[in-house]
Amino acid sequence: MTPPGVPEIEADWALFLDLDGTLLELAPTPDAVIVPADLPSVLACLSGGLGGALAIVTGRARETADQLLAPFLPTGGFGHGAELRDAVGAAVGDDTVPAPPSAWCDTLTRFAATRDGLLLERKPHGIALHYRAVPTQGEAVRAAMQALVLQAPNDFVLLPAHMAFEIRPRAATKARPVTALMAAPPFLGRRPVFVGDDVTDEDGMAAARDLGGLGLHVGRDFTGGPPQVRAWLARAARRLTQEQPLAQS
Ligand SMILES: O=P(O)(O)OC[C@H]1O[C@H](O[C@H]2O[C@H](CO)[C@@H](O)[C@H](O)[C@H]2O)[C@H](O)[C@@H](O)[C@@H]1O
Repeated sequence: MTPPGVPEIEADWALFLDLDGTLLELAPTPDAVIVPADLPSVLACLSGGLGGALAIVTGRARETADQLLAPFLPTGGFGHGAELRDAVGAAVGDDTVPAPPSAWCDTLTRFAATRDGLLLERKPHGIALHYRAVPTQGEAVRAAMQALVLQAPNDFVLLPAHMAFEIRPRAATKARPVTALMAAPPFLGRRPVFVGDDVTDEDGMAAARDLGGLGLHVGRDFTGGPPQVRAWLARAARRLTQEQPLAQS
């Protein structure tokens, strides 16, 4: 069932979908997420029904998102918007966004090595330090990462995440892929709808609303969490592909 207040997906929408916490249930570690076997084909089918206007917008590195969703190769924004892939499959403008200094990774690697249960995740344009296994370390993680960000506050920000803190470039937000993709076909002229669950997704939702669209929240709107989002997408994939006019012979 579609939850009250959530519209059915329309053929003239452009869909922007967060990954962790929206399409996938949260797991104890980043590698432990379970991707339902039919999710890549549902996304591919729905993308077809939307004329290709479906994007994944995630904090995951592009390479990781590709591995998780294979064989579906997503258009979208990765690394919280630091890495983009356009609708023809080309990487766009990654070199305009800085990467954290490697010395910061070294510092955080040493910091994590002295505390059991912390997990460091390096990405092309960011660093995540996960404390899900040791919640009592959250404040220490925040302080260690904040001290690094304060060395270059114009270039980087500290992002609170689910049982993690992340350093990301200030220029990379989830609004970036929304505005970039909406400027060109097949997204141009459609109604943008962003679905997400986390603080970082609020930028994407705001960008979609600014362009006349919608921001839908997993928790407030989709109270049933990722399974409810996936069921909504699967129903639309079936409906929109059945509604496609037959090609003229
Ligand atoms: O933008 P998203 O697609 O929501 O990605 C946000 C971050 O998700 C991952 O971390 C989170 O999910 C993990 C798996 O469920 C969980 O173990 C972790 O505690 C969460 O913080 C990912 O590892 C990050 O790189 C993403 O930025």
